[in-house]
Amino acid sequence: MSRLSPTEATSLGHGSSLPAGQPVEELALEREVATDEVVVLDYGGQYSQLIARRVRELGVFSELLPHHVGVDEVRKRKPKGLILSGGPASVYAEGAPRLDPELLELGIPVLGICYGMQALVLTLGGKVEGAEVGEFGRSQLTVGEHGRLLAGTPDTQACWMSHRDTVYEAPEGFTALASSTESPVAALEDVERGLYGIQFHPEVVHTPYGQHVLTTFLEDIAGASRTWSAANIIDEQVEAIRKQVGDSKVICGLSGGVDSSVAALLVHKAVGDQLTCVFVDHGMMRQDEGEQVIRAFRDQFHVPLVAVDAEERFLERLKGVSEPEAKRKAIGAEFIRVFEEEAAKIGDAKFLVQGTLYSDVIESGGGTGAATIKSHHNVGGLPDDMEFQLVEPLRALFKDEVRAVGAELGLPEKFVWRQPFPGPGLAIRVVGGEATKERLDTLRAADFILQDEIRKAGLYRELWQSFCVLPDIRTVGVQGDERTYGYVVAIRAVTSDDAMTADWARLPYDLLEQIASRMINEIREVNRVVLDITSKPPGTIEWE
Ligand SMILES: Nc1ncnc2c1ncn2[C@@H]1O[C@H](COP(=O)(O)OP(=O)(O)OP(=O)(O)O)[C@@H](O)[C@H]1O
Ligand SMILES: O=c1[nH]c(=O)c2[nH+]cn([C@@H]3O[C@H](COP(=O)(O)O)[C@@H](O)[C@H]3O)c2[nH]1
Ligand SMILES: NC(=O)CC[C@H](N)C(=O)O
Ligand SMILES: [Mg+2]
Repeated sequence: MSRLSPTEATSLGHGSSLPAGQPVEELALEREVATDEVVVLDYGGQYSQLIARRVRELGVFSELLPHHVGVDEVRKRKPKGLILSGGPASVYAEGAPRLDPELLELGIPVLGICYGMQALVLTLGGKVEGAEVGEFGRSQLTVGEHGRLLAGTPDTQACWMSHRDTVYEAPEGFTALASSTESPVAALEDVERGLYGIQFHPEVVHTPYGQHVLTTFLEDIAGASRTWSAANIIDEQVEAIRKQVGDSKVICGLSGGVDSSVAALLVHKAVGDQLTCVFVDHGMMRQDEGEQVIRAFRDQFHVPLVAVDAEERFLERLKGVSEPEAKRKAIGAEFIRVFEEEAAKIGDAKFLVQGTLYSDVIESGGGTGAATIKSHHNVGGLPDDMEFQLVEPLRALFKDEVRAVGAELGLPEKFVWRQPFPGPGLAIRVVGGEATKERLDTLRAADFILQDEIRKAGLYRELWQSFCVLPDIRTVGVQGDERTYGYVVAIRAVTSDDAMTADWARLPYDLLEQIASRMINEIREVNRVVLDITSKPPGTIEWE
C-alpha cells in the first residue's frame, strides 16, 4: 500500500481464526444461492481468513467455518469444493483437530493446505512425521509430475512454507506431484476421489503461482463459476431483503459511516419508502460530526432521516461505568432503546437494519466458550430483550468489499473512503475511566487537530484509522514557567485491509511534532502527547 507500512507483514498478517465453540449459526449467511460457494474449514491457521479472501478475489463466494462444524453444516451450503486450512497443531499432538472422514465423502473436491494436507494424509493412511528441521519461509518446489493440480505451472518454482511436520509417503491411490527443499511430498492428488493436498501456502503473496493453483482448484477441479463479486451481492441482497421484510416498516441505524450508508442504500433499493434512517447523536461523536452527517445525507440521498439528540441519556447511562465491556454493553443497549422509541413513533417498525460486517461477527466471539475479544455494540453488545428482527445485508462482507458495493451503488467517494468510526464512539477512547462530558470534550478537541493535520498531509485515505485516546492519567509538565498537571493524549494511527490485523503507521516525525505541539498549545487540559506503536495482534486497534 504505502510509504506508511514499510514491511509486507500487513498483507500476510491475517492472523484470525475461529475459536472452538463458535456457534456456527452466528456465521451462517442467508443467501439466495445465485453464485457458487467454496467452504474453507479453519484449523486455526494464521492465514485461514486470507484463503477465503483469495477465493473471493477469484470470483467464488467463500465462507470460513470452524473445523469442528458438522458435515451437515457444510452440506447445507451446497459448496462446490472444500478447502482445509493450515493450523498450529502437529497432527500427532494430543487433542489435535481431526478431519472427519465423512467430509471426504461429500462428492466435492477437497484441497488440504499444510495442516489440512497433513490431516488428509494421516486420515487416509499415508505417512506424516515430524522432521528434524522445519521449513519456514521461502522454499523451492520441484515438480515431478504436474497432474491436474499443478498444471500450467513451471517445473521449479518458489513457494512459501511454514511447517515442521512433513509428508513422507502419499496414501494409497494418490500421486505425489512435487517435492521441496525439506519435504519429500509437497503436493499430491487422487484425481479419482477428488482429493488434493499442498504443503505450501498458495494464499500468501510470496508463492508466485499460488493464485494459479487456487484458480485451477476452483475452476478446473471444482467446476465453480467465477461469477461472484462484491457488486453482484447487490441483486442477491435486494431479493433477500424483500423476502425478509415483506411490506413492514423498517428502520436503519445510520452513523454516516460507510457500512450503514451502504446498508441503507441497499435496503432503500429493496423496499423504498418502507425505510426510515435513524441517526443517533449520543454525545460521543467527533467534532461537528452530527451536523455533517445529517447535512451530507439529506443532500445526497432521498431517504427519510430522523436525527435523535441522545447525549444526555447516554451520559447518564455511562455514569460510573469504566470497565470496557460494561461500557460497550451499556451503549449497545441504549442504542436499541433509542431505536425502539423511534420505531414506535414511525408506526411499529419490526425490522432494524445494521451495517454489521463479517469481521464484526468473527471478532465478537459468539458466547459458547469462544473467546470474546470485545463485544461490538452491534453484535455482542445487543441487549437480550431486544425484539427487533435484524436485517444485516453486509454480514458476509469484509470492509474492502463493502466499499466496492458502495461505489457500485453510486455512494460518493467521501462516504466510501471514510475511515471507520466505532459505534460506541469516543466513549471507548476515554480509557480506564468514566466517559464524562469534560473528558469527551478534551478528547474531541485533540481528535479534531489530529484529523485536520492528517488530512492536510494527504494521508487520510492511506490510513485505516487515525484517532486519539485519552487515558485516565495526568502527568507533570512545565508551561510558561509554571507547573502543570495535565492529561496525556495518545495518537493511534494504523494501516490495515480489514481490521482483523493492523500495523502501526509510520507517520512522518515532522507531522507528529506539528500534531503534538498543536494539541498542547491549543488544549489547556493536555500537556503531553505519546504515540502508540503496537500492531494488531498483539494489540487491538481501539484501546478498549
Ligand atoms: N450514531 C449512530 N446512529 C445510528 N446507528 C449507528 C450509529 N453508530 C453506529 N450505528 C449502527 O451500528 C452499526 C455498526 O457500526 P460501525 O461503526 O461498525 O459501522 P458504520 O458506522 O456504518 O461504518 P464504519 O465502520 O465505517 O464506521 C452501523 O452500521 C449502524 O447501523
Ligand atoms: O461499530 C463498532 N462497534 C464497536 O463496538 C466496535 N469496536 C471496535 N470497532 C471497530 O472495529 C475495528 C476493530 O477494532 P479492534 O481492533 O479494536 O477490535 C476498528 O475499526 C474499530 O474502530 C467497533 N465498531
Ligand atoms: N502451517 C501449518 O499448517 C503448520 C502445520 C503443522 N503445525 C506443522 O508445523 O507442520
Ligand atoms: Mg461507525
